[in-house]
Amino acid sequence: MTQAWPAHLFMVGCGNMAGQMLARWLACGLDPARATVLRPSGRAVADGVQVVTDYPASLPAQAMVMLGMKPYQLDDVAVSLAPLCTADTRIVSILAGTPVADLRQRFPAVRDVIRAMPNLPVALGQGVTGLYADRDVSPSARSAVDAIIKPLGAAEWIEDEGQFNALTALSGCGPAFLFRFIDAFSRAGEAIGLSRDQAARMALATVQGSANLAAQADESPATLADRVASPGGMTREGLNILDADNRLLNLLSDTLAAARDRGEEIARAR
Ligand SMILES: NC(=O)C1=CN([C@@H]2O[C@H](COP(=O)(O)OP(=O)(O)OC[C@H]3O[C@@H](n4cnc5c(N)ncnc54)[C@H](O)[C@@H]3O)[C@@H](O)[C@H]2O)C=CC1
Ligand SMILES: O=C(O)[C@@H]1CCC=N1
Repeated sequence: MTQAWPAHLFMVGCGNMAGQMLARWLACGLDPARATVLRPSGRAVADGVQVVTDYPASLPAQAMVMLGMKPYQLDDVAVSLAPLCTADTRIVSILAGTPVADLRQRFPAVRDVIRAMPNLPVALGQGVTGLYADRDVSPSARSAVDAIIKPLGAAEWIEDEGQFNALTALSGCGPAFLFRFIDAFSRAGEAIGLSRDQAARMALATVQGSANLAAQADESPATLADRVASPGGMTREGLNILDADNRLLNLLSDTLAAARDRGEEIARAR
């Protein structure tokens, strides 16, 4: 099936996250002439993509607007952007902790407002993007968003916006937690006597290979862990440390809960 692209993509902000999304879209065939980026720095993003430092007089017809700046910039952005929006504008927001109701309040002319929460591996087409649309959003807008998210990796729609901060904590923030894990895994290897370089290479390759294996396996990661552990062997001793008093589970639960709660705080601060 051929890839469907929006008539025009207008990106407000194009930093770490939105920049990776755009790079992947361009690599997958988005015509750069159909994308405009608004960023205060005016720095180029990619060949053929127009970068502007101020809002145009109007948006192209049927524009998909992606809000990719920081959540706290929403008020400033809305003042300039809302007057340009019409009933055929679609808004996709990747702003953490920013409910659809807040967006609707600031962009009253827009019916199709969708929340998306991507993560950094979208750059490789191996990301996870959480998605939420309320009942007012048209089926065609949902399909258009599905189509543009597909080249980025997995798409996970949720029905209840109340879960959006949990979803963000798990997959949006998740790469940071896993990068931290890889770093700690490597430093732990160093602590038991391996050289820094070798520990770093081995930690990363072990995580990568294990994730690929888990993704292809018929068994759950919990079962796979037990398969590595020979009775009375070395792995079991290590797992016993992770499992004692649910140490790892509790650590990760606390980590995700803290990230989720920050999302709730951001929303309350509006
Ligand atoms: N970094 C990540 O892994 C993820 C970030 N997000 C969301 O993406 C958004 C951006 O985060 P990052 O890319 O990490 O930040 P960033 O700081 O790298 O990018 C922000 C972008 O907004 C632009 N900008 C600044 N002021 C602006 C204004 N007044 N109007 C328009 N554009 C403006 C900047 O030039 C920059 O291009 C946030 O809302 C965040 O919640 C979502 C998922 C993952
Ligand atoms: O840290 C943040 O707020 C954003 C949300 C997901 C990843 N980065």
